[in-house]
Amino acid sequence: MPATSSTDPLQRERDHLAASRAALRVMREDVESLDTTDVTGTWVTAIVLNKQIEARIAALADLAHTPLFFGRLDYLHAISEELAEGATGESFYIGRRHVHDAAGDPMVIDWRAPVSQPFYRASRTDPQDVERRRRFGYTGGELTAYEDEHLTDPAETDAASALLAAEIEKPRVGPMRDIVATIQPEQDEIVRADVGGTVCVQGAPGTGKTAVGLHRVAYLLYAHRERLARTGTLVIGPNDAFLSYIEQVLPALGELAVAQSTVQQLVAHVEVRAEDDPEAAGLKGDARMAEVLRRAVRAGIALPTEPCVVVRGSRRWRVPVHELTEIVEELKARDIRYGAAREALPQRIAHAVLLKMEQGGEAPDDRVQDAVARNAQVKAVVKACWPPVDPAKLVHRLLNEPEFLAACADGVLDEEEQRAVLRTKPGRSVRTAPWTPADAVLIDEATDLVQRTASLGHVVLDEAQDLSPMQYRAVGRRCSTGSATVLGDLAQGTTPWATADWAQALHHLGKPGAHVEELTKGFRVPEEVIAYASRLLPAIAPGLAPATSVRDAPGSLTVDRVEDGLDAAVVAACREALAHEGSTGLIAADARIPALAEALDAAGLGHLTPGTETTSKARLTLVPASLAKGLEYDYVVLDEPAAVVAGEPDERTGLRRLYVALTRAVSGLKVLHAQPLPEQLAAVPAPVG
Ligand SMILES: Nc1ncnc2c1ncn2[C@@H]1O[C@H](COP(=O)(O)OP(=O)(O)OP(=O)(O)O)[C@@H](O)[C@H]1O
Repeated sequence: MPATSSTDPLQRERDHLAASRAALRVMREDVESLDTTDVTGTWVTAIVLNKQIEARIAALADLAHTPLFFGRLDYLHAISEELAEGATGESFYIGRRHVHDAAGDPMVIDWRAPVSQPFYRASRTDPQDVERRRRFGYTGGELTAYEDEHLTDPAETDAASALLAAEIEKPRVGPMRDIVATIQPEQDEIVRADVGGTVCVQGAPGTGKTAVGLHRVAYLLYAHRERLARTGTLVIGPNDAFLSYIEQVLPALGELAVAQSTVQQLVAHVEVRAEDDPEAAGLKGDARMAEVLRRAVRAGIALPTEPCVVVRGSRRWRVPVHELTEIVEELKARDIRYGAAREALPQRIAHAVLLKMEQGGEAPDDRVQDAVARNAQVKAVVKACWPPVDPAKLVHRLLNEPEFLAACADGVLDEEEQRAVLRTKPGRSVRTAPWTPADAVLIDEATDLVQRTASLGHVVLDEAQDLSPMQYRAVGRRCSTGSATVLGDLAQGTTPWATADWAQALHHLGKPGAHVEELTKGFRVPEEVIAYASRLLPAIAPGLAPATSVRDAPGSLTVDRVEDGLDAAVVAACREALAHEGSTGLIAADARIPALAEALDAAGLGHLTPGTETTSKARLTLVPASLAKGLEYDYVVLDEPAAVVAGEPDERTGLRRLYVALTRAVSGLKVLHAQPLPEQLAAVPAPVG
């Protein structure tokens, strides 16, 4: 660490910050000045190299609002170099990324390095050899404060960290931020869990599931960079608005190569242009459909009825029906993909021909076998016995032809269920068929039955509770040889097929042994608000413990009955909320959105839609309840809870939707209603004891 002349401890830290920023600038300039014109190799290599350089330059950006380091650890004993990115000594600055000086000596250590871990986990009861933990406070990019904990000093007692509280309270404008400076011990356990295992996190609203999932990918990329760069990583979220809300977290942590997608985008084999009714959607998402599809894919397999005769030169070679049957039966019994078996079949027949050639005194080699496999007679047998399968056509047929569905679903779906799955208006072509989201998942399953889906190294699945079993399977095949982080909250499930217990979900995902962790400490929602929302828990998720909140903000909840002029009251509440710093979300039943948009417009209050970034100028978002999941606002105005509940097909789903809407606020929630509140919300639970 560079020497500094000041004796003022704060100034010394500032000097180190200035020196680190200068060093980062030099690192960036070094990369920028790399000349690739001399690099021999193809133009492809040059393009790849330039891309890598560009990514590295972007990763080395010095972002004014994300301080280079946020903590410092002073150990009692020197740490070995391998644990500290080559640094030696007892004292280390912890930051978002590694920074070294011109001599290559580290000035800031990456938060993911082993030496940084005690910053998140060390405590008075388990100091992990840390003598002092220092947290830094910044104002507008300037280092302005620090806070120390002397973990081995018996005279010092635990005090709540003001810097930590300030960081959590910071008004939210713009996209989601990273939490590297303040990851909590129980969160860190998940972030740093071994890459080999799948972790499932059940967590109440605002407990940091999304944050933890994103930091976990960043951690895994650090710890297993090469392997995961090769296999790839993916974050799955519920919709585009959510994905754009979280998209800047990983780049801010220097990770630019993580793909993001919704489940629907993953399975976009056809153009979706229709919706199923809930019953059909539920059945199509049921895991039993996997068996129906397995049978459908294999329905075309037929045993041979004629021998295969191959003519080569002046000789004819004949594979009799019983031998062909044996080959087909053997392939049927093997646990390989339909397409792989289809590729193996001509080779097997050719092999049988070759054996006959050898018996006939010839000495054919591998090239002969390949040529025989391509012979027209052999191809004809393959076509008849193991016809090609087009997954979309197959599913189209299944949904259109009652007899075909009946044959494939025999003993799996009863007659009524089959009727529900069938299209009401059959007969259109694959291209123009009224495909639904659930159909696309069926096609994905069929595609995988024909040809194995490539697996990524790690997949983070957020808001998992809304997935159907067939959707879990679709995600599962994308991490079949990798691992997953599954994040969700059973109380926030708003699909008819929402997950009822995690063991089932993990079974469908293909990770039955995965660990389930629970997070209950809430960072977003103030105590009063979470307590109010938790009144719904007995009705929507009886087994779940209510979340606690790390933040007590008296006065953060108001519930007002409006006798007359709800829209005007809502507009006034938005105006009032906007008088505070930070973002405001007006959440309402989807059906109420047009009327409220009009009221806001008439009042001259500009408003955004979810997924559009809030800025210091545009801070009001009008949020349909169906899109509120995963999002958060400093202030929330919630319009007419009864309408939010009524917007869903059944009461439990409606109350769950309301629970989501009630748990989006960081600083204040104002509920306005003209209709009576749902009784579960109005009821004040009897005092305990
Ligand atoms: N350790 C932490 N330090 C500071 N802020 C945190 C911490 N953990 C979570 N937060 C903040 O709390 C808020 C909620 O986090 P997040 O969105 O990850 O929760 P969630 O469990 O996914 O919520 P939901 O179930 O509602 O989607 C975010 O603003 C996040 O940055």
